[in-house]
Amino acid sequence: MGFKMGIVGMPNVGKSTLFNALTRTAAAQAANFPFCTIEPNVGDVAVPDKRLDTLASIAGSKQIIPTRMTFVDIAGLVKGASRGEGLGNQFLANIRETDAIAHVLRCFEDDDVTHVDGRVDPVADAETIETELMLADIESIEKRLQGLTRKVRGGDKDAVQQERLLKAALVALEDGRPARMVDIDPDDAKAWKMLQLLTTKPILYVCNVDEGSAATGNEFSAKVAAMAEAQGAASVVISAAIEEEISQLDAEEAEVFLEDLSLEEPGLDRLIKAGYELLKLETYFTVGPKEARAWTIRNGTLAPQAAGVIHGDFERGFIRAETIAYDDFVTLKGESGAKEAGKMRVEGKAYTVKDGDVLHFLFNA
Ligand SMILES: Nc1ncnc2c1ncn2[C@@H]1O[C@H](COP(=O)(O)OP(=O)(O)OP(=O)(O)O)[C@@H](O)[C@H]1O
Ligand SMILES: [Mg+2]
Repeated sequence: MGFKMGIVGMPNVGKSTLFNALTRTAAAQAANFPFCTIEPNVGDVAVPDKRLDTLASIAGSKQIIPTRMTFVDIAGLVKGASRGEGLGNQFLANIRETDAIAHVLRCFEDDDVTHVDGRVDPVADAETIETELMLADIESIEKRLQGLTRKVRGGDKDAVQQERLLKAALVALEDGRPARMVDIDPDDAKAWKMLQLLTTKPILYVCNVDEGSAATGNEFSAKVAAMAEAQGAASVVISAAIEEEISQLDAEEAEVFLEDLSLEEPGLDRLIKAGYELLKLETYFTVGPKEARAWTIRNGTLAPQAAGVIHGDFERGFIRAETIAYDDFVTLKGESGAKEAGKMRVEGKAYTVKDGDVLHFLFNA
């Protein structure tokens, strides 16, 4: 399956710079002019997790394979995008396909880097983008409601449900509130998600600050943090320019560089972790002499579906999962130690996998 974050924001705020740092490539053209990016850039990023290294060293695994998350660098949005301004609707479709939004906000002053509105005001920028996303949702809802009328009249149950949910979203949007503010009954959750409304996607605000503010943030990022908190959204402070430099260094050089900047870890690691949290994702591990590997699931996933992330056959033929909690695996120095101490549990189909579980699946081929 794989989870996807869309990198969204005004033109020329540093989205592609961030994408390149994340993917350790120069795949996306990043340059000082608005609408530099047109076609979306897609890249897979390893999710940093120190636990995986610990497990691998205990088990003597030859290979370490982190779990991955996909980032999509999308064209800059401007006021009027929902009516086709700038690059218009075409890239709103790129956002529709993502699970969450990393909204990059310009929080640095630099007279040499153009701001499309000629000023640095991340909170106003955030509102501009949110408004465009809301307008785009309204337009798509109105179209969809029209398309549904015949089916609804015919009594089609799914259509009736969709219509009810679309109308609930429309009420909020026309009132100036994003669709994520609508309370949704758990029974409707799946259908609600299937609507793929832009303003139901969870948001992580990424404050792109100047190099000197990477460790501390600045007045702009403080305003964004306050806004995010009021919305119940998440925010991180990062300097895309620095991250791009770090991503080109080897591990040792990067360590020294981070220390110089009084940063504990690369901003990217914080960003990826924040994205992971935003999507309510968890990690379980498979560990053996050949490889130690991390796998991503949504929290609350049952053992068979967790197995299905590795292979569909594991889910279909699921028998049981031998389970060792991460802490037990580490304290008891591996599988045999955990087994002897009675810390290896045999779990069945109803088991909810926990973050950090070390799992071994048994299944009928
Ligand atoms: N933290 C920062 N400090 C100073 N300059 C920065 C910072 N982050 C990015 N820049 C510069 O801003 C310019 C625009 O960057 P970039 O191309 O990544 O923006 P973008 O959001 O992808 O733009 P577009 O929407 O046009 O594709 C580049 O010249 C880049 O070097
Ligand atoms: Mg770009």
